[in-house]
Amino acid sequence: MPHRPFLNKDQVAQIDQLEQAYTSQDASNNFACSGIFPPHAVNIDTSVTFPLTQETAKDIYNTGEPSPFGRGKELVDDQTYRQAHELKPPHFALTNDLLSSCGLLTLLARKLDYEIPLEAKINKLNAYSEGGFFKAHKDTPQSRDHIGTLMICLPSPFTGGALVVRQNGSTITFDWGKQTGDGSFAWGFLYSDCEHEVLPVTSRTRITIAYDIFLGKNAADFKQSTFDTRLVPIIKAFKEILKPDFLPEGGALALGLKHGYPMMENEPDTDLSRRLKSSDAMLLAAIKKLNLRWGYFGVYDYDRSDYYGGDSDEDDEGDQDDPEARKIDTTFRKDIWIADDFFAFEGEYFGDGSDRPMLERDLDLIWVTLPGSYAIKNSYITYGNEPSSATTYCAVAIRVDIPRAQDRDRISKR
Ligand SMILES: O=C(O)CCC(=O)C(=O)O
Ligand SMILES: [Fe+2]
Repeated sequence: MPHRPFLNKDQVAQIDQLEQAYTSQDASNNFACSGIFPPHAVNIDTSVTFPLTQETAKDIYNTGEPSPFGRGKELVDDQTYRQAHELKPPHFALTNDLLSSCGLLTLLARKLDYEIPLEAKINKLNAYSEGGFFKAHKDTPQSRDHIGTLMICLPSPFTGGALVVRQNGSTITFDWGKQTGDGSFAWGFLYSDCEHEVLPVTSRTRITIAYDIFLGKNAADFKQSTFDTRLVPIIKAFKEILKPDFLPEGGALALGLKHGYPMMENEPDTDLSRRLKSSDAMLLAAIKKLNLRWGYFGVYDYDRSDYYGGDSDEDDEGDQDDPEARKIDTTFRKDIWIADDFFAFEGEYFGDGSDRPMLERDLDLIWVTLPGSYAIKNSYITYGNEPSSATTYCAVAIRVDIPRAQDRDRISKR
């Protein structure tokens, strides 16, 4: 019962190199970015003057209500998790469109490498007084096209309250208290599958406006028109594994995407590629350039304990932790998981039943080899709450078909 063809050490190293080639695209910490607009760059005409005085900021705080946050399907008010007030439309409105007045959406699309316009929907105004905070969380995806959250920090003097964003072991901190005291507007964007938190405000009042950022509707027009030189190392790494001695009989390789993606329950998604973020988009662009056949599937774990060899409380038929498989599979490492029944849907559906666990993330690399067998490296698959509302983030893998050795000429000549 081999779960997959045994890869030798060199082949594992080649795969690691490929992984390295595309994940290094994220080394620039593309998951979050920020900037500042000096007061004159934001062309709004309001009855309030910026920077806000402490009195005005406090007034805004007092007008708001304690903010609940999404936990599972529910909104809960838990002061140990979040101490802040919020105002949601229609309880507040901006007389002018802050975003278009400074061209931020255009700038953001360019910075994130989207060749399609982005759209913003105002979500709420957050106000934190001294001692206010918001512990680590992820924002609930509002739809499949929801890619991130944009925060604008209104100019007002405050200290503390840094927004800390984490993704795949990297951290980015936005400390706007230091930047907005002179009347400047600070902004920060994060992919909404990133964990983030607001550290306690140490003095005065911090006010942010949160927007949900979506891919624009004409996203289908997206074309990878120019050759991006960042693809070179990824294509090179692919060509190494396309040499004849790697899976000579052909097979499939599945690469876990680095970012999480909202998946609608029980609703086909035919076009994941336009939604890919950062290094994930690079990976697919390289696969397309090489003219390899590809597909994708979402992954979640039915019974995590199996994979750690622990006791299973249900569905105990899995042989994922088969000691025999470990023994004979020389490439087995602690961080490679092997599974036969690991995936939930292939290209189309998320979920197939009512009581499924939620996959938070995050698989780094998967080999899909023989039909029905999977090995997963560096997977962190957690049970969370039931997917909140209609959507959840899902770990997704791109499946790349590796042709038989004799059929690879058409690829390597490219
Ligand atoms: O106020 C901030 O900077 C972050 C707020 C936030 O994370 C949220 O509203 O989900
Ligand atoms: Fe958030």
